[in-house]
Amino acid sequence: MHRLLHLEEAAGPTAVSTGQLPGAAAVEGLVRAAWERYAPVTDGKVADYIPVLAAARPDWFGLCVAAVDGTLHAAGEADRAFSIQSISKPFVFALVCQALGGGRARECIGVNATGLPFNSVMAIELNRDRTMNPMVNAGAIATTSLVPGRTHAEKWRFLLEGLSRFAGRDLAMDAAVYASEAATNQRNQGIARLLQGYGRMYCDPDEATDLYTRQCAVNVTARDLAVMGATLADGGVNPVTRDRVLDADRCQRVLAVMATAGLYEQSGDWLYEVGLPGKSGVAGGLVTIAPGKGGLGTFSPPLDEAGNSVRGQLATRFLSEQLGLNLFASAAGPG
Ligand SMILES: NC(=O)CC[C@H](N)C(=O)O
Repeated sequence: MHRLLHLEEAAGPTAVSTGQLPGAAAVEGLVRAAWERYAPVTDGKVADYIPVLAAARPDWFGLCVAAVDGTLHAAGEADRAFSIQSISKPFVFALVCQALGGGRARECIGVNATGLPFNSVMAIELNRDRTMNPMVNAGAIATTSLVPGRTHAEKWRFLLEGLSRFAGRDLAMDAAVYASEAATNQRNQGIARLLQGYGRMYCDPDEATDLYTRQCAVNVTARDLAVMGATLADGGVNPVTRDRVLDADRCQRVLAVMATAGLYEQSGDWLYEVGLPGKSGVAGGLVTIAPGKGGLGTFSPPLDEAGNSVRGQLATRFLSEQLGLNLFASAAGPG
């Protein structure tokens, strides 16, 4: 299988992970360099299984790095709105862990990798946990079924307010994306029913699928993703608003499930090359967390076969190397 991250040579010497990001001018220059380096890439294919997503332009490309001190560095179309899609998964898992406790969330969902595509039914059949991991559809729909609230409206408010606190601004759902996916998400409806049959669905399966489809249709920008990622990097405190969205001990669990399955069946390749927890979405977004340092948000719609943004992965790998973010690089020692 074509492995995206092997497409080109590594960008250069890997900087060694240190306590913080380099100075603002250096980060600014590297974010611009990443944009210039990967803007000409034309590999990948825009998602079309959700019909409205097919209208995205392949040349859209935006990047943003948010440091834990709240400094932001952006390049290209960092303010273009797109639907968050699967990048909602870690943040909704975080909100559910905050409401129920990480232990209970783990019991109800599971935290192991499936090694299979994000919407795999085989993964449910083959594994005793069924739901497996909150980063794939089965685990994500089960996670959404745990959202507290007496009514659908209360649950939706919990989701939208929680995602907005991570971003530090009021987010809104894209009604056209929601309608397009709601009309074509029979597979996710099936997954929710299958989980119900296995006792791994914690509210009505149609309600859970509808709420999940709504959370995936929330609009964000690359800049929002960087701030949301920086909130996880900062132990649960949004570095721009200083709002504590999540307790630090829950934050570390969210990063663990992202590292395990954030890029689906290519999570191993990703961790091997980039060395950071990340999460992709089919609209072309990608969020990556450098714990204690900051968040990276990228947007570029063309995807590889696993549904991960091609330019997003390349630009993030470049920045991980150049900024010395790889969590495992410190094992090599300085110099
Ligand atoms: N990988 C993704 O971003 C998938 C999200 C999409 N809403 C789905 O469930 O199919």
